[in-house]
Amino acid sequence: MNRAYISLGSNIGDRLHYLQQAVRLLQNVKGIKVCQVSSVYETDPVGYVDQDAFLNIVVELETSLTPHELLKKCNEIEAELGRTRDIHWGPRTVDLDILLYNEENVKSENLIIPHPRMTERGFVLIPLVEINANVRDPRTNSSFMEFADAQKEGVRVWRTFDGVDAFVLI
Ligand SMILES: Nc1ncnc2c1ncn2[C@@H]1O[C@H](COP(=O)(O)OP(=O)(O)OP(=O)(O)O)[C@@H](O)[C@H]1O
Ligand SMILES: Nc1nc2c(c(=O)[nH]1)N=C(CO)CN2
Repeated sequence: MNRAYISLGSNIGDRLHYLQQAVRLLQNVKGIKVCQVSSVYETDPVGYVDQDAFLNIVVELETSLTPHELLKKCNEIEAELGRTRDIHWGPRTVDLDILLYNEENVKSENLIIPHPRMTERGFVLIPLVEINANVRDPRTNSSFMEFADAQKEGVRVWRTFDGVDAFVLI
């Protein structure tokens, strides 16, 4: 089994509902078990700033899928939940980014793991270290906790995540 971390974000419509639906769809994929879900954070938009605040979470998965199979499932879930690609870093119903896959470095045309921008993003780091305070960057072996402390601005706990009733936490 492989361990992966995925970041989810939404800033259009019923943001919490989109995150809950996305977690439910992940959980329904054969070969994926959702082990942990972070609290829900409300976060100021990063990159393209003229847009509404996001809700962000990070989930921990156990999976038998390869990194590329996992990316395909993430893209399918985004499409199913109405994601369109209009503005770079712009508004979206739901976005799923693969942050980490075991301690592997993946570099292909359409997939880079660890996610190249994750150490600059409070909306990724704060929920990630909430669910695993020991997780390390395989590129440098430094703890993500070190980066998270510097990236707290604009990231607020919004509520706990209790939207998925049907899965078993391990
Ligand atoms: N680790 C990764 N997780 C998800 N997608 C990735 C990853 N690495 C590369 N990609 C590629 O990036 C594309 C996603 O681009 P997208 O438009 O969602 O970027 P974005 O979410 O707006 O920006 P960012 O990549 O900065 O989060 C995917 O189709 C995928 O091929
Ligand atoms: N706060 C916040 N800002 C973003 C987000 C996001 O999920 N949350 N996603 C982006 C593209 O991946 C760009 N900017």
